Amino acid sequence: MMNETLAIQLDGVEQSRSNFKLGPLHMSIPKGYITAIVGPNGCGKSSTFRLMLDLDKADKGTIELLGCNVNQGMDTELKKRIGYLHDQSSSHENNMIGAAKAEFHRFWYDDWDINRYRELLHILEVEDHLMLGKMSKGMRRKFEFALALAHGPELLLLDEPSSGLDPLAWKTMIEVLHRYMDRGDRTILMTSHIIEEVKRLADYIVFMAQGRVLGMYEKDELFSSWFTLFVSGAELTAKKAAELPGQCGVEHAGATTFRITTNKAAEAEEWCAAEGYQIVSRQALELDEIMSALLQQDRLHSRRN
Ligand SMILES: Nc1ncnc2c1ncn2[C@@H]1O[C@H](COP(=O)(O)OP(=O)(O)OP(=O)(O)O)[C@@H](O)[C@H]1O
Repeated sequence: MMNETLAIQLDGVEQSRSNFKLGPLHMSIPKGYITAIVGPNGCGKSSTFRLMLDLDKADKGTIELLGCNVNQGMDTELKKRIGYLHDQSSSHENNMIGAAKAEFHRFWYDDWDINRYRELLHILEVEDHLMLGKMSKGMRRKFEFALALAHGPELLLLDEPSSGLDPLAWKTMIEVLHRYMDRGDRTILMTSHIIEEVKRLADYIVFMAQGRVLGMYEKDELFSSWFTLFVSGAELTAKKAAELPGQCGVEHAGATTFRITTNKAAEAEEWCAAEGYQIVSRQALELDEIMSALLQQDRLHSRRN
């Protein structure tokens, strides 16, 4: 039975392709928050979305969305509660006029809100009288974004939503998503390669690599835990520096100073104080730096096992 505070639960999900193995994936996405999946190209983010939406089948494991098991297919009532923005537009719709696609959505989704749809097109500056194939990449993205939101879904799955958007459109999209979450009972799961986007939107961050989840973290906690410290002390050696709590890398930075990366900043600071070492400077890690440190740890761990 799915926990009521979760919007999505993946348990031991696996999918094998000739060139790629996804999983086993375990993922618990909380209701009422924005969670971003980040990871290198080809690590399985879009494949995971496709499994969640029953567009592909998993070989193993269970997938639950909004309390419903989707292993045996997704029923239409559940589909109506979800909005999905694909990573790529499908070319077979190129000859369809935008408004015609919107009309199709209007019949399909009971909660389709024409005023909301028109408002979204207006603020995103998109015209829907063009054929989809004649829209620019960014325009089509904005149109599809408006379509995914116009029925006010409980769960929104956005696969690289800002791909192709200009900076102004990007800002508008961020504002739209913040407002969409205002009600407090909606959930977004998104993928993104844009650090600023993840920082502005996400409450939780899931790191993926090579078809696996490396970890899921609360954003503020993540950024307050990962730091590079320049630690100095008369007796400090590389061996001693490696004992710093949460140590993920030590480099000699001249004389008796070491540049140490930690994922337990508070404990590391306490340790330095207790050992009588001085923290000369501290730098918070950026998301991409955290990602590469996690990847490095994962590689070391895989090599050892
Ligand atoms: N239809 C398919 N048939 C076979 N293999 C596929 C298919 N689609 C994707 N793959 C493979 O599955 C792996 C994961 O791809 P996926 O698109 O899920 O990655 P991603 O994390 O979304 O990447 P990106 O950041 O580039 O969008 C890749 O190795 C890819 O080559």
